[in-house]
Amino acid sequence: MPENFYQQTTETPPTPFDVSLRPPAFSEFIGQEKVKDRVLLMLEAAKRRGDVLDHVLLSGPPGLGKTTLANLIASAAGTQMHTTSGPQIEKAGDLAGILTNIQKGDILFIDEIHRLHPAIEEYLYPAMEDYRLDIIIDSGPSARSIQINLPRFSLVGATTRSGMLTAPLRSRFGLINRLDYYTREELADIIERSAGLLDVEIHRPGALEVAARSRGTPRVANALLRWVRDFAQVRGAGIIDQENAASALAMIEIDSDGLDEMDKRLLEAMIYKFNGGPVGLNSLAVAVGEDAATLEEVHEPFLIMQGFVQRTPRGRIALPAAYKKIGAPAPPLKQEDSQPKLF
Ligand SMILES: Nc1ncnc2c1ncn2[C@@H]1O[C@H](COP(=O)(O)OP(=O)(O)OP(=O)(O)O)[C@@H](O)[C@H]1O
Ligand SMILES: [Mg+2]
Repeated sequence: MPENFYQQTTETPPTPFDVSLRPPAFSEFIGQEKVKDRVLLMLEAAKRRGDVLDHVLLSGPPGLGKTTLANLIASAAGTQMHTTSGPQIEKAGDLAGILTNIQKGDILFIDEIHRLHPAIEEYLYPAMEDYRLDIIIDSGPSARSIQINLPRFSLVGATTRSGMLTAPLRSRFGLINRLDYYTREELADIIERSAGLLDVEIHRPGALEVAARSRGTPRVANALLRWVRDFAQVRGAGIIDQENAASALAMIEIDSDGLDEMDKRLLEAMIYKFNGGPVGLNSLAVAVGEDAATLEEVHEPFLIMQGFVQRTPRGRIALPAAYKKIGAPAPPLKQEDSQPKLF
C-alpha cells in the first residue's frame, strides 16, 4: 500500500472507480441534508420562474462530494455542464473561449476556483453579474476593449479552501454551501450502496467498521471498501463482515480512527520536535516532508475535527488526544489550556 493512499489533492483526476460509484441522482446522494435541501429549493425556484440557476459555491475538504453535487445540479437542471478548473484558465482568452461556447442555462463548473489567477477573476465579475465579458485586445496605443454579451449561465464553483477566495468573488455567489464530514452511519450507507454496485455482499457491522476508518470522507470509504473486498475475496468467503474488514484494514495500517502514516507522523513531529506546539504550518511541512497545502487541505481538517490538533493564532498545537494516540506521556498543563476556549 503506497504511503500516499489517502492523498486526495484536487489535482487527482477521478479514477474510473470513483466515477462508477458516483450517485447519478439526488435520491442516491447520501447525507449533506442541509446542502441538498438548499440546492433542491434553488432548482425548484429557478424552474418555476423559468429562470437560470443562481451561481453556487461548494466548499469543503477533498472527497466529500463537490464534483458529484455539481454533476447532480446540472442534470437536475436539465442543462449541460462545462468543466474547467482555476489553474486551467491561464488567460482571458481561455475564459472567453469557454463562455462563448455555452448555451443559455448551462452550468460552468470551475473546480479549485480559489486557484484562479487574480486577473481572470476580474473578468469573471461582470460575466457573473451582467453576463458580459470586457476583453482588452492589443496592447499599447492600439489597445481597446471589446464587449461580448454572454448567454445567461450558472457558475458552480468548488473549492477546498474557501478562505482563499477573495471577498468580491465570494459575494457574487447566490448560494454558498460548506460540505461537512459525514457521520459514521451515513458512510456506512454509502459503503453499502457502493458494495451493491461492486456486487459484493457486506454486513452492516462490516460497513460500520470501514466507515469508522474513513475519515468522514466518501472517497476514502470507497477506496477502503475496494481493498476490503479484495481481502474478503482472497482470505474470506467473499462476504465482508466486521472481522475481515478489521483484519483487512489492519493489514494496510489504517488505525481505528482512520489515521494514516502521515497523520501520525504529523502528530509525532508536533509533540516530539516542537514540544506540542504552537508550531507554524511551514515548519511542520518541512519536518514531515510533505507539501504545506496538502497538510492544510487534507490532513489538518480531519485532525482538528477529531480533536487531535487545534489551530491557534500562534500556530498549531497538539491536544491531549494526540499524545494518547501516539503513546506519548501527557503534556504538562500550559497556561493557555486553562483559559476558556472561544471555539
Ligand atoms: N453523498 C454521497 N453519497 C454517495 N457517494 C458519494 C457522496 N459524496 C461523494 N461520494 C463518492 O465519493 C467520490 C468523491 O466525491 P467527489 O469527487 O464529488 O468529491 P470532491 O468533493 O469533488 O473532491 P475533490 O475536492 O477532491 O475534487 C465520488 O465519486 C462518489 O463515489
Ligand atoms: Mg472534485
